[in-house]
Amino acid sequence: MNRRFDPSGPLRGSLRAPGDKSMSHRAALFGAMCDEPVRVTGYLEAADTYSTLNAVRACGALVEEGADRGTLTIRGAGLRAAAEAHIDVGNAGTLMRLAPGWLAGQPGGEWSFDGDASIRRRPVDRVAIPLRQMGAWIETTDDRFAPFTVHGMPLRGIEYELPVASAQIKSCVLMAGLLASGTTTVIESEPSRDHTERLLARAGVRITRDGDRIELTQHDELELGDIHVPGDPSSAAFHIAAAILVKGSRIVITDMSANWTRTGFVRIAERMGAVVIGDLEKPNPGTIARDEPVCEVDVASGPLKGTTVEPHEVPLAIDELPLVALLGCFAEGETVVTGAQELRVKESDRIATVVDGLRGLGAHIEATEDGFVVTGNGGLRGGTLEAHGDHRLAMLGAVAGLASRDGVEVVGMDAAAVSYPGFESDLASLLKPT
Ligand SMILES: O=C(O)C1=C[C@@H](OP(=O)(O)O)[C@@H](O)[C@H](O)C1
Ligand SMILES: C=C(OP(=O)(O)O)C(=O)O
Repeated sequence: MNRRFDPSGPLRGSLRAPGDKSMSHRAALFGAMCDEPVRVTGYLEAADTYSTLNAVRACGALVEEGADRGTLTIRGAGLRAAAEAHIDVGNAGTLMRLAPGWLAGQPGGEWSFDGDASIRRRPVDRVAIPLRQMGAWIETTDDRFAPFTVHGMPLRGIEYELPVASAQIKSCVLMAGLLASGTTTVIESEPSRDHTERLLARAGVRITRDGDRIELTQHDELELGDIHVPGDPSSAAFHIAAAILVKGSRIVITDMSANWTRTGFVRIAERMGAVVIGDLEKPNPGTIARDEPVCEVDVASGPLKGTTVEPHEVPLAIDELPLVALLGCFAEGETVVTGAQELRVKESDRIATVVDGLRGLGAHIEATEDGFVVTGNGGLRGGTLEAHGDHRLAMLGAVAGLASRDGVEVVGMDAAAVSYPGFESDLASLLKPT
């Protein structure tokens, strides 16, 4: 499906972005690991998180969708009692990397995993390696890809230093640690999103953080009660970027996650000169919070200057880096992103697709091995941008179109439904004269 996004007038008004995708995946998985019912509000209704609901149903959980949007009751399968199943993860890397952590420690069970063409290109050895060290039996395709099979085995705790700053690997090892004998320790050299740690702490697990070491011990039963999923800062970031770039804009995003590990994009944009006002969480090293903070952010358009994004900032803004490249096109001077080689193994190779996509619209942008360098040249001309089946690319093209001189035709706009099916109508609501 192709869609055209013409240069627009100012964005005005307020909206709540859809439920956070990372937290929704976790609400479904951890809900399914509980014995008592878990009521979820704000759940993301999108392709990726429907895949997770189907996965937990296949593993024996009962999921009842309430009358209000995003409201669910999950009646779990229990921590050790998942039914054997084939799990179709669709396009969802998070589901593919987290679910094996729950299942690998359930002896006697067998779970097969597969997904779409994009998922078959994304590595799973990153979770299979630590799980095997814990005693798991996992058969992968070509040693590192889906389709793959998890055979449940008794596990033992390990100390694992993450080779890449990835919340998915961290979460998988911690989830496996719940069923493993002894202590499981994950060492992360750079902080990444911490929703798993927060949920585990809330569920009564003895989990601690000491500097970059996160430790937990085997656990019998998770108890979660109610979970509210706030709006997704990664989805909100598209509207925030549009409001920063289109002159005269002023928007408010309500009920957005203020979690420090998720708001790196706002901090980068502010450093570039953007005005984004909100009560964002401050870093809190050494402790694991139980709750997920929520905020309202108020965004106005304004001039930008280039910046350098350092490797330690990358995990805190990983899915928003395509938008940093877009802001860079409108900024004075150079915008450089370093230490972001992980972008190459997302839904598309996001270094290649962002660089080719924006260059086709008139950007001065060069790919590097681990990021890109953009030289601002007064904005973008416009043209055609191919989404390559990647939801973030499709939405990037839309925002680029509004801020461009001649408009942008996005090829494959339907990809947005992976994380944000209502994206076009939400954007349109901000473009109505108020
Ligand atoms: O844990 C998560 O929910 C996610 C972690 C990130 O991936 P990595 O852990 O591979 O960096 C991110 O890109 C993805 O959209 C969601
Ligand atoms: C990389 C992403 O998600 P996942 O890894 O879950 O497919 C994303 O949403 O940008």
